[in-house]
Amino acid sequence: MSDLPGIVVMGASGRMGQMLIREIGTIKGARLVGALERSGHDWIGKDVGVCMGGQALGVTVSDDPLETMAKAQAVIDFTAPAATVAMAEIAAQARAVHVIGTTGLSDDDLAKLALAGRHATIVRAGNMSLGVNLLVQLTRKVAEALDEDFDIEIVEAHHHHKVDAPSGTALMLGEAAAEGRGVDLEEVSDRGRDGMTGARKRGDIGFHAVRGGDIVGEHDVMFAAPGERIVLRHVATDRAIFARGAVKAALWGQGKKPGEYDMMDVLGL
Ligand SMILES: NC(=O)C1=CN([C@@H]2O[C@H](COP(=O)(O)OP(=O)(O)OC[C@H]3O[C@@H](n4cnc5c(N)ncnc54)[C@H](OP(=O)(O)O)[C@@H]3O)[C@@H](O)[C@H]2O)C=CC1
Ligand SMILES: O=C(O)C1=N[C@H](C(=O)O)C[C@H](O)C1
Repeated sequence: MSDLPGIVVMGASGRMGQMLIREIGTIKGARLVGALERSGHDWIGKDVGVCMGGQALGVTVSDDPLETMAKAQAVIDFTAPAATVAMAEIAAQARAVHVIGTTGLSDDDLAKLALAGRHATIVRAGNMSLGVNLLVQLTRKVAEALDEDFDIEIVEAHHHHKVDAPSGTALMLGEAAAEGRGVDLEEVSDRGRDGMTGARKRGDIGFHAVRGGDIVGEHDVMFAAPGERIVLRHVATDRAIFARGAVKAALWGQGKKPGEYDMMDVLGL
């Protein structure tokens, strides 16, 4: 029996689920001990490595989170809001670190996660990459330095399967810009203009979502003033950056007090 923290991957057949399983196999200090999918999924009862078209990994895909979590120290969850909220309670019971990459969470979902965070160690971020978390810090700094002569617009682009907009990353960037300016994002957010919108309101933060093809994830934060423009940009070309960040978070969370943490905590930014 190994002492390495055992990690369960939820949503094992998904784009991120498969990437996580591959990455865990390459990271020293982590081992895959479980793979979850929803009941009725084709992969249930089969070896996850074989389902992914490779060698057997000795991990059978299960639809029983309680049983699977009993042998785990962490669960990495890039699924859907309802599944993530349900897992929060199970992870708390299992005293396992719950790493959440799922986006599109409602205020109600977030309130439920906050409750779970009283008893469980949760690490949640709309983007687990080092580059984006640095971009968030830069955005806060630039917004702090500039006044409202600079209009802030956030433009994100993702693949055509993505179901939520604006992206979790765009919202993180918007929050950082609002914090830098000392305003409440809810009061200044202007999402996806269409039709006779009237002139742009000074101080607003605009959000725009592009969806197409296989774009992994691109984010621009534009500060546009009369006569000049600053654009901060992150381009993801490989989902492995998110998976590596999530595994890092699962390992970092071992032994941490219950509470809600994010990638800034993990990366020490
Ligand atoms: N924070 C970050 O760094 C990143 C976040 N994301 C976010 O991660 C999420 C997933 O993205 P992606 O992998 O592209 O999406 P996919 O649709 O490819 O994968 C989601 C997976 O979760 C599964 N799932 C849904 N409900 C359950 C459940 N109750 N139990 C077990 N599995 C379940 C789905 O199964 P089924 O197909 O049967 O529904 C599917 O396999 C999104 O919210 C996305 O925005 C993505 C990349 C980076
Ligand atoms: O759905 C995706 O693919 C991604 N989702 C995250 C988001 O909503 O920001 C992170 C990344 O951009 C990929």
